[in-house]
Amino acid sequence: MAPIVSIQNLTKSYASGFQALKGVNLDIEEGEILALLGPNGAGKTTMISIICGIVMPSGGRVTVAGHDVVKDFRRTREIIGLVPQELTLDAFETVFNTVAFSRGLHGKKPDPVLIERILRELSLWDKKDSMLRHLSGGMRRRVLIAKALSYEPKVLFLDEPTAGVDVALRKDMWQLVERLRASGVTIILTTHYIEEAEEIADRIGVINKGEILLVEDKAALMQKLGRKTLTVELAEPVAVVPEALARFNLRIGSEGRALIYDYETSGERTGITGLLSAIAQEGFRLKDVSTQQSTLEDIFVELVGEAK
Ligand SMILES: Nc1ncnc2c1ncn2[C@@H]1O[C@H](COP(=O)(O)OP(=O)(O)OP(=O)(O)O)[C@@H](O)[C@H]1O
Repeated sequence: MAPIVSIQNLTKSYASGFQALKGVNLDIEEGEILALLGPNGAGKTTMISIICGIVMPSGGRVTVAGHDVVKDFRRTREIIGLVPQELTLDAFETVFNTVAFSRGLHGKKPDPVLIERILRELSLWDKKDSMLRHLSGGMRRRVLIAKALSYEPKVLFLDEPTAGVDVALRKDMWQLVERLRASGVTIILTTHYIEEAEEIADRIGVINKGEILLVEDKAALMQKLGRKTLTVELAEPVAVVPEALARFNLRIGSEGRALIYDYETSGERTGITGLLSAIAQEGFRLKDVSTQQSTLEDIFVELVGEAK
């Protein structure tokens, strides 16, 4: 199946001369949830803004459902929904009108039943007649989401949807994402919360300094880059790793009271059995043994660190 979003060799240099995107290639499949992780300034918002037709690319091409986002921007805008980071809302309009108007702006026929459903889902129904300027920051964020959903986009971009929101909104948001996914909507979200990506995404892309470092199936990524460490706590401290254990590349931790062994979870053989028997042969007395699995956060920090 052709990807719903296809990004080919996308570059962006701002007027200042700053190159925010340096040749990004990425295909997004219909119905998937893709989380884009990257440090501040990596180029996430720039990329999303180009796909959504808000920022002009300097080079390369993006298609959405086969339509070019520059040449056919009217078509692609009908397909795409965007929940932006910043709040740009008309302070003197009511919640209901703002959301209903957003649907009209995208060329869709009025559908008050749908608008009611969206507002109820986002706990905004009792605020439907309130003016936006009377809403709290969290409520306004809910309105931004309702606006994007009002015209039933096939592809939804969420730019840091849960940055600075409370627990209730975060919960509602993920429920909504699940519901949208079930109805076949493709969702691309950027986040700084790695555990969030770990929880809900099908694939994870890592972007840094305008380049995609990798895009992987989440499970495969964890499997491929996931490492484990085995910590062997010793009854008496050691100063150096004995020669007989050199092949395990051990580190010494806890001021000599622990031997630390790193191993790949994807490897066929972990080497643990050999290590433990070699340690026993050296006559060490053990206090405890424990293992730690690297998290997506460790993987991310390592990747971004390597690219510096
Ligand atoms: N209009 C602009 N003119 C010049 N530089 C810009 C402009 N917009 C963004 N940049 C720069 O481009 C880089 C990428 O910004 P972008 O907002 O895409 O990053 P981001 O990954 O979304 O970051 P964050 O996580 O902080 O939102 C940054 O260094 C930013 O300063």
